[in-house]
Amino acid sequence: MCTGLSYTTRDHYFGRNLDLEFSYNETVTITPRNFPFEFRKAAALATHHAIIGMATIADGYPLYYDATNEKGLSMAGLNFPENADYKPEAVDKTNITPFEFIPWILGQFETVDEVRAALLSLNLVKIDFSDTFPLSPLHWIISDRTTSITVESVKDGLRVYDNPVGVLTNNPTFDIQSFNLNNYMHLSRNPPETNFSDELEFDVYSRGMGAIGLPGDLSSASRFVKAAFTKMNSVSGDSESESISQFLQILGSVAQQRGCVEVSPGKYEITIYSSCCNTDKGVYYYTTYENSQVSGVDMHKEDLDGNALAAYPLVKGQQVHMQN
Ligand SMILES: C[C@H](CCC(=O)NCCS(=O)(=O)O)[C@H]1CC[C@H]2[C@@H]3CC[C@@H]4C[C@H](O)CC[C@]4(C)[C@H]3C[C@H](O)[C@]12C
Repeated sequence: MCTGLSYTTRDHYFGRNLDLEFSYNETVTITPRNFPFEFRKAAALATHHAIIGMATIADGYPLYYDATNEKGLSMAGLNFPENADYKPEAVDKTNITPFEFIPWILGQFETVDEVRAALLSLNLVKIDFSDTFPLSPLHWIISDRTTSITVESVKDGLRVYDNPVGVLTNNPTFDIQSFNLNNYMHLSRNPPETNFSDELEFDVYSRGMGAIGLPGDLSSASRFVKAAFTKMNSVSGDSESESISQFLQILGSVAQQRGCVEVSPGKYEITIYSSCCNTDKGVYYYTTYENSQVSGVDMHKEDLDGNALAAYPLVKGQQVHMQN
């Protein structure tokens, strides 16, 4: 399971938790403007916006999980099993495979409004990257600094939802995830006031009681509510340090600790990495399960007019700052 997040202070920040029981050797990958992007069923992009994000590089191709382009548009793919339904090629549409979706969108567009227009004629075509990397069932959050949408290719077709929360987790479909928030409208950051009964006496015996009932389990429906509540009530300063700290704290509220979710005997899902990209500055920050120190890669320190990918292996293992 995973959680994606968009958050704006002075700058805009976008990132996600990747929750899984293994890793695909992902690296922080920068695609410069002249890396030739070829598509299985659509015209190639010889030049395009530069992109930074987390990717597995396979046969020289960046398979992005989440990324941001130099214009500040961002996108992340999250697991969507049973619901994702990719289509045969459609002659009257632009046919993009799910693994090409992030490069195709981030390569060309600057705003969510431009993306919405492009999605009208888009078909997510069912073509595997390779035998080693068959298609995964995904849905996507796409954000600029003011707006987020969720894109789901389901049996009925391509669905595009407004996402005013700026959060995405996994199943069920986004309409149901959003509707489910109604069940939590009584939650508050403030102490509760009771409507329970005039005949009983109630005591606000602890701070935080206004949000009793906020789910704390790791299911995707519960993480959606938890992350939404945490984000919508979030208060932070707007410096870079305060912003990325707060962003990672929000993701931390739905992080997975090894042992709490067994996916097969002896295999446990963990938050492999948490990312936070400053989309205005093109700096991709991340922590890993065992490295709580924030590492960063700045796309503007690379030759963005080049044609070769740059890949930074994740710094894993705790970096302890000894003080004596
Ligand atoms: C598994 C991950 C979601 C994490 C998650 O939700 N785990 C719960 C599993 S469970 O539902 O609880 O069992 C997702 C998120 C992004 C994905 C990559 C996207 C690029 C590329 C697309 C290609 O088409 C296939 C290979 C590819 C490298 C993808 C592999 C994998 O699919 C990634 C890592």
